[in-house]
Amino acid sequence: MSEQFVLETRNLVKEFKGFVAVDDVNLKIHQGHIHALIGPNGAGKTTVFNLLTKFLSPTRGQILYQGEDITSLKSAAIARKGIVRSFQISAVFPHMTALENIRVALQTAEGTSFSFWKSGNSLHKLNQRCMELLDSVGLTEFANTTTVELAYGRKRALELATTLAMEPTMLLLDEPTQGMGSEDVDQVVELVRKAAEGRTVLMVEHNLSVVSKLCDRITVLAQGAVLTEGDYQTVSADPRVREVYMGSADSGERGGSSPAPQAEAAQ
Ligand SMILES: Nc1ncnc2c1ncn2[C@@H]1O[C@H](COP(=O)(O)OP(=O)(O)OP(=O)(O)O)[C@@H](O)[C@H]1O
Repeated sequence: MSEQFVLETRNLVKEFKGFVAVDDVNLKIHQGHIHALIGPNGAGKTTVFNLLTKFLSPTRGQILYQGEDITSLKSAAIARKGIVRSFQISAVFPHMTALENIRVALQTAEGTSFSFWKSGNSLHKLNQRCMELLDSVGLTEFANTTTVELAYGRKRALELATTLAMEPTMLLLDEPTQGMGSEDVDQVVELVRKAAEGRTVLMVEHNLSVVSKLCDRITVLAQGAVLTEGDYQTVSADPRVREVYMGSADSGERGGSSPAPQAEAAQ
């Protein structure tokens, strides 16, 4: 039954001029899970994300959110439903302070009219919420720092806070640790863990050590189709998964991103 899944795709297909980028994908995401979508380059992960957020329309198939068919909704309506994507596209203004960026995000999330700003009480509430959001990503002391001066990892944290301003019930994270050094990666793992409290997360992530630490369930895509699904132990022990990674340019390239032996999973 679909009710037990917060997000479900049924026979989802995306073709680009006859090329099948997403091939009959049935995803079932449990409420409250951190679910990873992994697979070698070109497997179709980004296309699936684009279909879920309606940056692209599916050629065939259905997308259900909390049991409701949302296949025909536009991206703004999807966001209003609480499905919000972060990280891939930088959503912060470099010459604003961290606090100002959060304020803009909150204002956008509220669809705030001008009159909202005129009320002193509303302004106070807005600032309070800004500080809560900054605090939730460990940026309280950087509230008045111009974004361009923030270290890379902190910029990503700020991006996440602007996403959380949308009050997502389902957070889609596109490669949250991309381009990061190991200290930043550890911070992002903690950040995602915290952001996932009380919500569902679907993430594309190449760093399988991150996946092993964070994710309840993993779907492996290869050539647009679901190869296998399960917890990290199961998926990393699957010889077919190793095979698709070994046959791709991905193997071992991105900070230990090839499917690790089970020993690594235990760490
Ligand atoms: N707009 C498009 N037009 C034509 N082909 C596309 C388009 N977008 C994606 N593709 C193709 O669809 C396939 C899946 O691409 P996608 O970007 O979804 O893979 P991915 O798993 O996210 O890869 P990566 O890990 O490299 O980001 C690729 O072969 C890609 O070239």
